[in-house]
Amino acid sequence: MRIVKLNAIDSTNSYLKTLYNTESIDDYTAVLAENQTKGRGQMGAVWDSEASKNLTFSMFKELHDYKLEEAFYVSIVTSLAIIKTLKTLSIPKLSVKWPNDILSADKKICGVLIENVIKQAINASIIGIGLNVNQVVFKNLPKASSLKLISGKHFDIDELVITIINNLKGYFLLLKDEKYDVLKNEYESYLFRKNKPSTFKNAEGIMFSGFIKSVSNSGKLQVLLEDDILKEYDLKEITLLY
Ligand SMILES: O=C(O)CCCC[C@@H]1SC[C@@H]2NC(=O)N[C@@H]21
Repeated sequence: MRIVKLNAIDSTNSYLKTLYNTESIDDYTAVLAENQTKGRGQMGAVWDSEASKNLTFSMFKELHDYKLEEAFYVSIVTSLAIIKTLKTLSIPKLSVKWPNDILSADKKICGVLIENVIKQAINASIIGIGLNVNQVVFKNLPKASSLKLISGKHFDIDELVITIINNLKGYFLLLKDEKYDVLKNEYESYLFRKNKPSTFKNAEGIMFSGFIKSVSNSGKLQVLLEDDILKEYDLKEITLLY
């Protein structure tokens, strides 16, 4: 297992992408930074993380040996590997807020940014994971938390990264064996607000209500609206408010 450790970098996802463009890298190669100066989140957001307190890393995985029709399974595998890791640490009330925010007791403790790259006709994913570990102050982020805030314990970041990578290896094996149903069922068992009345906002800012039912194979959120209409949404079309 190759883990590149950096003191400071703009973004581990960007660094790993450059590494992949300049040399050949093996599956599960990871880049870990103590401090990210321009951490990137989903939908162009910024990922802020206190230096040396949290886990900010990216891992490389080629996808050529999978009969993979749907890139969303990389997201499923990643969410499940993080949840498995956190369960062994007895972090309570874990859920996945679609597509891949990991929550404990409804607070966000981990974000994931997956970027797909291609070289010599081989698809690969750069899987970026930001896990709040030992940070205890989250200014202006009332919905954020950390392993320390939840459990009162301090965690070793180097141990965590190894456990997450090992769990990712296990779940990627299931994906290689085409256990799509097993993976999707496990993912949906953690889906935040599944079957609960929820309020959403669409791209035009209009609020509406419905029940989260499941995710499609392509990763769209399936919501049961009034009049029993089941509609699918992608990330740009919908925000879950509560
Ligand atoms: O919830 C999100 O919006 C996704 C956050 C992803 C943050 C991680 S930290 C490591 C990797 N490098 C980045 O620049 N982003 C991801």
